[in-house]
Amino acid sequence: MATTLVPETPDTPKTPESGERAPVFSVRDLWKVFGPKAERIPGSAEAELPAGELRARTGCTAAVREVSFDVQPGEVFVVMGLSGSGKSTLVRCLTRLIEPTSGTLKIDGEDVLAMDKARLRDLRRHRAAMVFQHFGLLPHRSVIDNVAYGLEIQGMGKAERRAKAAEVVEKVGLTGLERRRPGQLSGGQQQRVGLARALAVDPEVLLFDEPFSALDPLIRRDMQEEVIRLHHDEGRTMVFITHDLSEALRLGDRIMLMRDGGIVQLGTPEEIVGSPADDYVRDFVRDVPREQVLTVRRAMRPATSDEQDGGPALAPGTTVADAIEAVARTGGPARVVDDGRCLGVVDHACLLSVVAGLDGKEVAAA
Ligand SMILES: Nc1ncnc2c1ncn2[C@@H]1O[C@H](COP(=O)(O)OP(=O)(O)OP(=O)(O)O)[C@@H](O)[C@H]1O
Repeated sequence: MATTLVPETPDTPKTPESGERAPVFSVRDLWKVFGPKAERIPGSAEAELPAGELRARTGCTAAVREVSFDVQPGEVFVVMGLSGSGKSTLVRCLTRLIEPTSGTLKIDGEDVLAMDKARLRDLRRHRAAMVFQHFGLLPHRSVIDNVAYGLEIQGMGKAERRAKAAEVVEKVGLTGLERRRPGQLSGGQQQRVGLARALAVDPEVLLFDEPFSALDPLIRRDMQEEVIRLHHDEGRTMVFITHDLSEALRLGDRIMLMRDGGIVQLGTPEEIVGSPADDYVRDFVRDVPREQVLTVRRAMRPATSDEQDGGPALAPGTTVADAIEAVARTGGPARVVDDGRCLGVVDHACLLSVVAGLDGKEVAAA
């Protein structure tokens, strides 16, 4: 099959103001409403109704409600929320597998909603590859041919695509299984094939829709490690849907928490756990071991002049759990040092207050 020729997108698009790379995805006021005359819902008074009432009055479901965010190059952007909160709909809107009802949507500054069919096909085949929960593998094809499938669709010749697929098979730890069919693999191995198939087309961004939720916990952990390793090695941008908070905290550079189609909070794991936006988020993160997510940057207090130069030094990104170990070992405060500069110190009291969920002011007042 021949590929469609399309204009090349520059590797490093620039924003005019800053000279920095533009966001990979830039989403503004995006709505997806399912149901009759869906386009009249966004911005209307009915849009404010609770989901049940909206459905009863109009027959419509607002799966995504006025959502705005950017995905930055090289970040792992996690979309988290309970079942039905709109995660899958939102991520499918990014490549128009589901057509948004209103709003704006750009990839590398290019208007996705203005793309014609050929350009959209190019977006899905080359630029944004999706990894699904149900691996979507072709049962009668071998591992290597499943991995090469996306390249075949792109029109790449057999020898070339097999060579490329073999490289990726090795990268995801499937060497030796190339000739097997999907039915002869474990769930974890099948998901590796799904991941390899997405990676083979060398996409700018990988979109994961709950890829590991069907896997048992140990294999799931393995696959999470694999994603972290791939991300470290290649710095590829990833959008990752999950309803599992520990998975979100482990993988995400930033987490967007959704409820009823809207964003409840968007921030780093430390921001979400340390400064929940409302009671809903507070409840969501209640059982998270705070010391494993929060860092000394949050726990530290100003150093006195005697403390500036002595004691162990910790990087600002050190978790409170690791700092507790350092402080327990020496018995005294540890310094938080960035680029040779002492930003503050952590001692028993400030580390404990973070674990207890009290911030510095409350401790000082007590
Ligand atoms: N094709 C559709 N027609 C009507 N309603 C839909 C359709 N697809 C999804 N919905 C509704 O939109 C809302 C969001 O669904 P979505 O699948 O995006 O949620 P989710 O957070 O991904 O859930 P899960 O974790 O269970 O996959 C739900 O209320 C769902 O019933």
